[in-house]
Amino acid sequence: MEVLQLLSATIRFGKKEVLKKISFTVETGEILGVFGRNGCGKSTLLKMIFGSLKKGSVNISMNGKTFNVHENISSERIAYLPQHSFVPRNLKVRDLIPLYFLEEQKQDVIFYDTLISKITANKVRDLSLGQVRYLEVLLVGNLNHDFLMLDEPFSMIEPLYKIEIKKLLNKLKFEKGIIITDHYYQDVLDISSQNLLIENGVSIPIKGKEDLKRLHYLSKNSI
Ligand SMILES: Nc1ncnc2c1ncn2[C@@H]1O[C@H](COP(=O)(O)OP(=O)(O)OP(=O)(O)O)[C@@H](O)[C@H]1O
Repeated sequence: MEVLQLLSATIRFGKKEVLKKISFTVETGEILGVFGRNGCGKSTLLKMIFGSLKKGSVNISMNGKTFNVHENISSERIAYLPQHSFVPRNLKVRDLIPLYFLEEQKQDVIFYDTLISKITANKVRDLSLGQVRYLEVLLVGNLNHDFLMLDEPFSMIEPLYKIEIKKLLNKLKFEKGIIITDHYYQDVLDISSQNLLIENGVSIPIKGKEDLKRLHYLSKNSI
């Protein structure tokens, strides 16, 4: 079992202190849901942990040992699905897969996936948003990393593909610890094993929908 612990994260942009007191622990086999209103710093936090945002300060340990986020991309411990689509739109799906995986066995996992095998001859630009996002989660999720962070995997995705992405994440969590943020809160709550909400730069552990209402992320009247 691998354990990723975020001990602290702080960042400010100009006068605005976006993240002040943030912490969590996530293990392989777990899915952590991260909630919070627009602009509270969810994407910023994921980019800091991934190591692509060099500002601010982030303190992480992996299996109890200090982990340098600036070496994460080279050490390949934590994978990251950015908020916006990243696969080149002019390529055919079958030409894209070998760019991510050199080993044939790994390529086959993607090629023979039930939803992907039908669309390998298509160019990415001709796929639906749901197909593209599913493909991206499948690609990033099958890299060798022990942890996977996903920024808005459900946004704008048709319901059928949201179900498929949730099934995929439930499968991937047997080998990985997953951190997921999305305003489609019910989809996150459907699969998460623990959750937190970021408010005024502070992370607050929460249980579910009632806490999201209590902390004013959801309206009191939402069903
Ligand atoms: N590079 C930057 N320069 C200045 N301000 C930034 C930068 N990146 C983020 N911010 C600010 O930091 C705050 C947090 O942004 P972030 O994108 O992390 O929020 P978020 O919680 O992911 O929002 P959303 O739910 O809308 O995706 C926002 O006020 C944003 O404008």
